[in-house]
Amino acid sequence: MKRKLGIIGAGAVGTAAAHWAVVKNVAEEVVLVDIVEGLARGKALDIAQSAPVYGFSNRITGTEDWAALKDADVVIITAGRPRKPGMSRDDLLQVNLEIVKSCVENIVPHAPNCCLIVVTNPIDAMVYTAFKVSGFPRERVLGMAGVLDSARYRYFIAEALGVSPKDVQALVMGIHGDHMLPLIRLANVAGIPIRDLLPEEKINEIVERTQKGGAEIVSYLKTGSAFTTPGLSAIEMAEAILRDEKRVLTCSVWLEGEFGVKDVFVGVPVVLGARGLEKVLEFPLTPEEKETFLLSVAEVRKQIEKIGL
Ligand SMILES: NC(=O)c1ccc[n+]([C@@H]2O[C@H](COP(=O)([O-])OP(=O)(O)OC[C@H]3O[C@@H](n4cnc5c(N)ncnc54)[C@H](O)[C@@H]3O)[C@@H](O)[C@H]2O)c1
Ligand SMILES: O=C(O)C[C@H](O)C(=O)O
Repeated sequence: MKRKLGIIGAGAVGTAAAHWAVVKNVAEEVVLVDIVEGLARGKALDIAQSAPVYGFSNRITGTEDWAALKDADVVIITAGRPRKPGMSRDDLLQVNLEIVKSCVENIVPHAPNCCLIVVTNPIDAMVYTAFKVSGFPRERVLGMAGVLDSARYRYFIAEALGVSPKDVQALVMGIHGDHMLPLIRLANVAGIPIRDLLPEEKINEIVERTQKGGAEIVSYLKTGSAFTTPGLSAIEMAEAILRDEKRVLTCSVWLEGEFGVKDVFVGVPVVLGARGLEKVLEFPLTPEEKETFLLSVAEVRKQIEKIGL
């Protein structure tokens, strides 16, 4: 099967995603698109020239021509402004709304059957925009944030315990914002609950650091936000779809009653396969978890109201 991946935005996240895509061999063809003349071509050429050194044979090209996305199986949208210190992700809503709208309008005629993975912030509102503008079914419109937030949570737990991050399993649900829900009850190290391994105080510190994980990096970078793990996280989702892996990953999806919530995009664990969203993995939340999850949902609803689509 020919597997074609489109990546929109040849900035920090889009370039990282393109790099991970060829290194992980998730697609036979990767097309990077940006509106800035020459930018995607230059970035793609640079990545392509690493092929003989690293040893891959996938095709990667960059262009300003949307037609190059013809029949792409998956398209990742990273186009849009990143935040700077002192800004919230919400501050990007108006400017990125127009960008995401125009990207989706340009993608759909060329790749009408693709799965869209939206990365642009504020993510839960931007994936809603892509859903409305594309008219695609909910199975083919997904937002990336949970993979990144869960990776941060797992990394901080591993760091606190001095164990390999590979052995830490944990998930973060909800909005990609301050009210995200890093689940403490289900976080474990090789099956051992973290509550049996770490004091409550340390766990609370890790939870808070995870919730503010994006801002911590913005405060160091000054002119932009995280890109390496965000790029990889988007590729993890694309790979699950392109290879029909049935991975269980937390993604922002349109809920239709799952977790007692409907008509909103928010992060929940789902099964990702060839059809995109194949199933929402619903499980009972404790009353406290539910309370935070509903706060998340309320925050996303506020963002969606501002969009007016
Ligand atoms: N969901 C997440 O977890 C997550 C993580 C990291 C970054 N982000 C978001 O991803 C977005 C991109 O971040 P970045 O650091 O790559 O920014 P960046 O400024 O480095 O790159 C953005 C790119 O988008 C391009 N672009 C703008 N309008 C476009 C259009 N209409 N069509 C095609 N390309 C267009 C720009 O030319 C630029 O190259 C930001 O909104 C950021 O907040 C989200
Ligand atoms: O924090 C940001 O603005 C970028 C991204 O959402 C992140 O969490 O790294």
